[in-house]
Amino acid sequence: MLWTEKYRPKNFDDVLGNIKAKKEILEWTAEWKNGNPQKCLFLIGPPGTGKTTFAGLIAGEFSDSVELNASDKRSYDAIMGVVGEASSSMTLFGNRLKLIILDEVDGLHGNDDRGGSRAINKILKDAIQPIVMMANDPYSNRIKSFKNKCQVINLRKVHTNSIVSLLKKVCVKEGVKFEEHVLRTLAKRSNGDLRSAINDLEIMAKGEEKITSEDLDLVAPKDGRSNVFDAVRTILKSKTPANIKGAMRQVEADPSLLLEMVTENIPREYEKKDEIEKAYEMISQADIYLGRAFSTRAYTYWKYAYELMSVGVALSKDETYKKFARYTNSSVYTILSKNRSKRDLQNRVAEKIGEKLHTSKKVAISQFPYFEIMFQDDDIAYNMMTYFGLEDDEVKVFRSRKVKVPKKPKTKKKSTITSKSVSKEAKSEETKMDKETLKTQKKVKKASSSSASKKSTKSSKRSKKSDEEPKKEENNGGSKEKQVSLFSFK
Ligand SMILES: Nc1ncnc2c1ncn2[C@@H]1O[C@H](COP(=O)(O)OP(=O)(O)OP(=O)(O)O)[C@@H](O)[C@H]1O
Repeated sequence: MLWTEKYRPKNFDDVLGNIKAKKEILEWTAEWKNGNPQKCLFLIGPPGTGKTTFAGLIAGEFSDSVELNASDKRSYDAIMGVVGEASSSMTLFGNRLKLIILDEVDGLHGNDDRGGSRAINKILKDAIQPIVMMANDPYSNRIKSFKNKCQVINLRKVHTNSIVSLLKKVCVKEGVKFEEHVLRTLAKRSNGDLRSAINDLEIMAKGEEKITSEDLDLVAPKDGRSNVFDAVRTILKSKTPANIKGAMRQVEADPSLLLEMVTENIPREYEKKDEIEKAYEMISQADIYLGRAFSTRAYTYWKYAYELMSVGVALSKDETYKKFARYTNSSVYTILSKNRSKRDLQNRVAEKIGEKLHTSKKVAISQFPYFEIMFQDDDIAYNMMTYFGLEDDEVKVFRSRKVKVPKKPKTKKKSTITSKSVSKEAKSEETKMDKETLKTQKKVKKASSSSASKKSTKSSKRSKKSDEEPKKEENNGGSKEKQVSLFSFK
């Protein structure tokens, strides 16, 4: 068994740090157990701070639990299938409470999780069972719609001293000797992530009686290495070149990304105009050297670029600011990734349309302008959405508005065609036709009588005959028409 599992807290007292959060969680659990339903408990915090641990301990307080993890498929149907029913119904026997656990809800994405957010929102609305959700990123757009339906608990990184004391306890239990400063270095490097601290300790202690500072090389410096934000923060917060160079050694990001991120965040940290100006001067110099490195492949230029974008920018400020500044990702990279997700969406829609219309994706995409026009009409849009099996967000390819579900037509008396109504209608039609026939007969008679006075009786007879023939035809034609109209009406 991994040490992280072996030393996972077995009760609430064992959980380190986050004292206020622990108290709120205990109160929430007690309320449910006393028969007072509560909003969903939403635990948000960085990895390894105890979200899963808390969820497990809460589950122990209820008679049953259902869990859905990031590794499970979390489409609308999958979520509704696994937790939809469980969350909105009571057990037949004794109304026992069943805890629903939804992990990493900020990680819902892609085809496999299509409709996942919609399902969670529905569950949060209808649930009568306790729910605990977890997420790492408090700023994720994916969790925005959940937050106001939940009791949000922010878990903070665990303090270095608490981590050191836990690592000591583990060493004692595992019979491993240690030097305190080594454990402290491990704890600091973990940056509040207890899982990574315990994992590192396990790697270092494998087959050893004692862990020393030499063993520290066995474990790579933690996330600081890949976390560009940490490097950017050090550059903008510090004025000590040694610290900044240390942070730069740990970061493994592409220099262009680092340059973009420093550029983006300078005005979020620096307050004076002239220091912002100096910092951007350094950035433009760094950019020139970076460009040269790429174009000439003389990568020694990178060194200059790195120095300018880190120490150069750091020393541009007059003083260090003690404030909380929310740093942002590079907008250029964000736009690029947004475009990529837009393209992915278009391809998905084209695939669905192509499948139904038996065309390639390319042909389907070429038809998009026509679809855009057709999708302007609510009813057509709804029908097409159903026919092609498009999700709400996929419709955005053709229109920005949501497609309204058409209202059912008001239940008028069904226009069933009874034999009574048909005969009534037919009668009125017949009388109309009869009147018209009479009129034409009268006209014909008039015409024939006038012609009789002018022509001879023989010729008048002939003419009468020839006049009467079309009249008969007219009559037949009229009744035929009547039959057709009746038939089509039926
Ligand atoms: N507050 C804590 N007190 C004691 N041990 C902890 C605490 N937080 C984490 N741990 C240790 O770290 C391990 C991982 O913690 P846990 O799975 O709860 O983290 P998490 O916040 O859910 O992380 P992730 O978001 O990556 O799933 C646990 O098995 C436990 O050993």
